[in-house]
Amino acid sequence: MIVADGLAKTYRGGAGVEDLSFTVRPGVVTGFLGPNGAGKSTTIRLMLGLTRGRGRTTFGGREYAGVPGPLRTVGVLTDAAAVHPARPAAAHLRMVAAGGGLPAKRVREVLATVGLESVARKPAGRFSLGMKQRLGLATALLGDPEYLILDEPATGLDPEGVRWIRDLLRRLAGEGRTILASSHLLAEMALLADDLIVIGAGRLVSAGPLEEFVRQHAHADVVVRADRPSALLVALARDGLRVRQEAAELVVETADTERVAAVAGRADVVVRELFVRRSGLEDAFLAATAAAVRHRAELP
Ligand SMILES: Nc1ncnc2c1ncn2[C@@H]1O[C@H](COP(=O)(O)OP(=O)(O)OP(=O)(O)O)[C@@H](O)[C@H]1O
Repeated sequence: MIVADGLAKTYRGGAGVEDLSFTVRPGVVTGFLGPNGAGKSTTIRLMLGLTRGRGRTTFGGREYAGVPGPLRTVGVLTDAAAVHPARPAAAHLRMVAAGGGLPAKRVREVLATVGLESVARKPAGRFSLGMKQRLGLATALLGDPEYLILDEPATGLDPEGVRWIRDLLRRLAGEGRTILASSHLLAEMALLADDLIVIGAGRLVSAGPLEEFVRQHAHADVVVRADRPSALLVALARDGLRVRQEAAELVVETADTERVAAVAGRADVVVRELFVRRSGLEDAFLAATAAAVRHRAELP
């Protein structure tokens, strides 16, 4: 279990993160989601003690700075491109392994885990973005750590790469590890995460299972096509429903199809089509972070 408690940092100019507390449970992939500039990287740096600020983060009860053999406990991916461009992947991993007191055989194992064996001798500078991400992940996995903190692990990956990383993270979580992976892309998080921690403008917006987040923030409308839309619009509004016309369709702010059908029946309107339209994660995310974004926009 990772426990972050009261994380806070204010940069000159006012941006930063404010009183963030959350937990990350083992056995699932937890997505750390927020729009660009929300404070994800700042939070991750605070969690690892890489930047000064307030608050405390523990990994199984210990702060990162006090963990014995950090590589064996917490695997970190913060900047996948931060590898010397002339150094081959295997040499980079051997260097990190030696520095962390890890056996050289781990290099072969993690190269296999991320599928980079065939290019292990190629200089990292000639790697594609996707290959660099894989190398970053291999580095994070070297110490076979129980905890993984991954900042934007799917950035720059094509859909196949995102699927690959999803399968890898699922497998690692299935082994009982605790995984926090950040992203500013909703579609990506919808694929990767079981739990979701959402931040907006440096504040916690929500934390919990992804499905619960969608249920709470996404909403459902009844969409209806009828022979006399104007008459139906009036009848629905009289019944107390909020309704708007979009081209030939009426969009009614309710999930209650029976109520809409009953109103249409009483108004003698012939319904041609009637269905529930649910807004997905994208809308949920925008709705949930909108308040925080507004708050930021009001700052001097
Ligand atoms: N060193 C710094 N000095 C001043 N402001 C900073 C510094 N680092 C980050 N910020 C500001 O703090 C806020 C949070 O930045 P951070 O990089 O943590 O966000 P993020 O959620 O990781 O964004 P992204 O998705 O774009 O990577 C932003 O407004 C950013 O401009």
